[in-house]
Amino acid sequence: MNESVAYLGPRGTFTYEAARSLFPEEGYQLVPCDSIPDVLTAVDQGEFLYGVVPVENAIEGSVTLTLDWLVHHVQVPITGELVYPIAQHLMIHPNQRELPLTEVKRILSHPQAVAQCSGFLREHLPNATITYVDSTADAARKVRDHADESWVAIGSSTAHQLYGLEMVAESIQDYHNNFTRFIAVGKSWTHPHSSWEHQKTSILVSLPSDYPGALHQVLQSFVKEKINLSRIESRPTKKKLGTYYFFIDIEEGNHPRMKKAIADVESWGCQVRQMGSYPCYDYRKIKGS
Ligand SMILES: O=C(O)C(=O)C[C@]1(C(=O)O)C=C[C@@H](O)C=C1
Repeated sequence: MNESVAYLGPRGTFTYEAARSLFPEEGYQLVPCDSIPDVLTAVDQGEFLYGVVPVENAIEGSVTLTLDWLVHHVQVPITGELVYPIAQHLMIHPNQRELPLTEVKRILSHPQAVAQCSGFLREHLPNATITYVDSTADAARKVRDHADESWVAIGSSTAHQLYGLEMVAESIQDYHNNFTRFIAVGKSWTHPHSSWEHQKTSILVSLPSDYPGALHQVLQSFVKEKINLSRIESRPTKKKLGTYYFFIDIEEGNHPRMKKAIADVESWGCQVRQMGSYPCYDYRKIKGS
């Protein structure tokens, strides 16, 4: 049997597109899950070899559900990254194609997608109520299943085709260059593509206590080894107000200088969890490979 890959479904989500690029359907069995926690839990429990989830968007920032679930609920290494272009489209049931935008009653989509289009929605659909659902394709499917409702969905062109909807407006996100970073997770280490652009390492750091310069000391450990960090994101520890974990992305693989820098961070009393060292793929180069 083909190796199985769980993704945030149903078919037609942006995560489905990213998963298809990373794990071509000829060699892998792609299985939709209802939510990001479902994908991560299923991989953690060994039901699937790999999982694909969104982690960060260029307009809206972190997908906090993914970060928090990785920190608090599962122990699954990150094994790959793909940055994928995102065009959000507004679509409606064909029975409602004549409906003026001002008469649309409900907009359905994923919170990330709604946030990426907030300016457009404010301007063109000021009278509609927003209903958040688990994914953009879930929104498209619900619009398909409610032919008599004056609802619209925001989602991908794949969802538009799969669910037989009518296109109302294309690329409605508020900024050009909309990209989402997706990660592959899994406990095994084989890779569907042989060529990648560069490697990254993600770590999670918790400070021993809050004192002036604590975070500065952590960063200094990487400066000393001339290691470039590409992202720092703080998330609440959920144990006490004002205490945080720091997600740090490092633009290098796990080589001796990296090990030295991490050992230095630990010597300050910080706890470091290595989330993974992994290849970063370019969607233009792996498409159809
Ligand atoms: O709902 C989808 O289509 C998804 O794949 C989720 C998701 C996200 O959570 O960021 C992925 C990419 C887009 O940024 C919007 C939504």
